[in-house]
Formats: sequence, structure tokens, C-alpha cells
Amino acid sequence: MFNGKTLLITGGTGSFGNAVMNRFLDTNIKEIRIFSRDEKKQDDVRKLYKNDKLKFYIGDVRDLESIKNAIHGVDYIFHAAALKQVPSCEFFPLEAVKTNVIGTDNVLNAAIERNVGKVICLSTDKAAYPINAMGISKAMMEKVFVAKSKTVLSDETLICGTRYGNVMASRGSVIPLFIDQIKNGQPITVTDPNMTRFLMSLEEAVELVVFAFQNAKPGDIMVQKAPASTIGDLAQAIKELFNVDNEIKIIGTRHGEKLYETLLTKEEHVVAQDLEGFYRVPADKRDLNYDKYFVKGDEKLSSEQEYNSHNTERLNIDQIKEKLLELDYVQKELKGWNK
Ligand SMILES: O=c1ccn([C@@H]2O[C@H](COP(=O)(O)OP(=O)(O)O[C@H]3O[C@H](CO)[C@H](O)[C@H](O)[C@H]3O)[C@@H](O)[C@H]2O)c(=O)[nH]1
Repeated sequence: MFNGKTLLITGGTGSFGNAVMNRFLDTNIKEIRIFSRDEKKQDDVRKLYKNDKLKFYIGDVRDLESIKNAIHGVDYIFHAAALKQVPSCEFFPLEAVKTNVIGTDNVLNAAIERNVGKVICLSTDKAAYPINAMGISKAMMEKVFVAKSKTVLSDETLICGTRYGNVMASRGSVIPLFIDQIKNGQPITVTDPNMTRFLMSLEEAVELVVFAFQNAKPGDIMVQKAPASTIGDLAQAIKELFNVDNEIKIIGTRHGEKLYETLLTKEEHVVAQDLEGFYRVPADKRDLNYDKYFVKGDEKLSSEQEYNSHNTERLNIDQIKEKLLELDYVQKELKGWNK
């Protein structure tokens, strides 16, 4: 499906961009264009892959002109650029608005102007019932792309999105942190052992974006069903894999954190289409006639539940270990550890 095509990834030097490169560089794709701010990270990726199909563009989604410079001849966009750390967005919420909301609008406007065939915007479970600035800005991003998808014909530019749970072992996340703590003989800092998170691998994250690419209609948000674990069990599973007995220190819930994450709100679950491993949340197709919003109700709402990391399939410690062992990162760390 990408034969002879040019794919632009915004925020392309992150973990997701890396996984997309691993997946597509050996196919007949014509070009993967990496658009991001950090020349150092671009240089690292350039040296790591040494592949002529990769092209690097410095720019910032906040700057429309810089996107336009990178977008000529692009067939498809995976829009992954975002401010995604909860604490930094909490301290600088307007920065989250600039990158996550206005940046997305810029990417979409440039894509529409230059007839890009499809744009897939990446969102997060923290956008569902959001409580922190990162999640709120991502929720607004979703509203922006859903609204924008209605302003353009789908055979010109199809705009849709995906919503992810936590990507295991992504940069700065809890799995590498626990492993570092183990390696340094420090206590493992658990916020709340009963807190749950969806567990997705990077490969599954790429699978979701490909699924959206193949199946989404304008304005859809695609969600992949995923298992979850408690953080207490995750810490125990990592301890058992490394065969260590580090103390577990309970540090309490951090600022802006939830006990569990939601991939489908109750309201979305009512309208979502169940596609076996995935859910499709269709865009609201009602027009601007407000009567339709306020006069027509939906009885199903009171009986439907949200889909969250507390009520999805719960992995036990052995299952978490199995899933961890599938990760290249964990395999490498274990090899170094057992030497
Ligand atoms: O020292 C720590 C740090 C984290 N945790 C717990 O581990 C879980 C995962 O924490 P991460 O920091 O790995 O992930 P977050 O859920 O906070 O958020 C992450 O996943 C999101 C997607 O849902 C976004 O990608 C976001 O940028 C990224 O930080 C949470 O329950 C957290 O409370 C601990 O127990 N101890």
C-alpha cells in the first residue's frame, strides 16, 4: 500500500518514528520524510540507518511555513509531533496548545493545500476524560482534526486519528526507569500499586496506525484493544525477570495522574463499531442544526460502560513477563545483566 509513495512523519525521530522506519524501510516505499525540530536526533537517526530512502527536514509544527517546505510530493502523513510529557504540559499549558492543537491545525492546513492523500493524527488515552493539560490539549487536537475532516473531500485528503495506551519502554517511561533502578541497586519507586495502564508494544502502535490507514473513514478515531496491568504487578514482573530483590518504595500518585486510563469514553463506546481487535469511533455526522443535539437522545448511554485499563483484560505477572520479554529493549537489558 506504500509502494512508490512518500510518507512524512512529524515528530519522526521519536520512538514511534523509529518503529515506523523499521517497519517500512525494507518495503517498496519511495521515501520516508522525517520532520522534526532536533538536528542532533536527526543526525543520530541518519547515522543509524544510513538509508537513502530517509530524508530529513528541520521544522516545527508550530510554524506553518516550515511544514509547507517539507510537504511537496508527500502522499501520506503520520502526525506524531507532540508535547507529551504530563508534568511539562502542566507547567506550560500554552506550549501544549501551541504544539498539540495549533500545530495539528497547521499540519492539516498544509496537507489540504498540497493535496496530501491521508493524514493520521496520533492521540493518547489521556485525551479521554482528560484531567491534565497534556490530555486536554490532545482532546482538543482530536476535536480539531474531526472538525477539519468535514471540511475536505475524503478522496482529496482523508483525515483521521488513532488513540494509544502507554507504549511499553518508550523514552522516559516507567519500564526503563524500573530497569535503571534495578541496575543501580536502588528502590523501585511505585506510585500506586493498584494503578493500571494499558500495555502496548511499539509494533502494536505501528499496527494501529496501519489499521487506521487501511480502514478509517474521515474523522474516525481508531482504538486498538489492549490488555492492562497494575503497576505493582509490572514492578514485580520486572524484578522476577532480573532476578533481584530491590525494595519497592511507594511514592504516591504524581501530579496530573489518574488511577486508570480510558481508551473509549462511555459516550464513545455507545457509538463505536467493534472491529474485533479494534474499535472505530466514528465522527459525529450531525450538521450544525442544534435541535438534533438537544431534542434527540440516546437510551443506550445509561447502560454502556467506558473501556478503560481497569476493566480491560488484566494480565497476571507471568503474562506481563511474557510481554516484556517480547521487547527488544528488555532482551538487550537482560543480556547485559546476565553477563
Ligand atoms: O517512578 C515511577 C514512574 C511512574 N510510575 C507509574 O507507571 C505508570 C506509567 O508511567 P509512565 O510515566 O511510563 O507513563 P504515563 O502513564 O505517566 O504517561 C506516558 O504515557 C502516555 C500515553 O498514555 C504518554 O505517552 C506520556 O507522555 C507518557 O509519559 C503510571 O501508572 C505511573 O504512576 C511509577 O509507578 N513510578
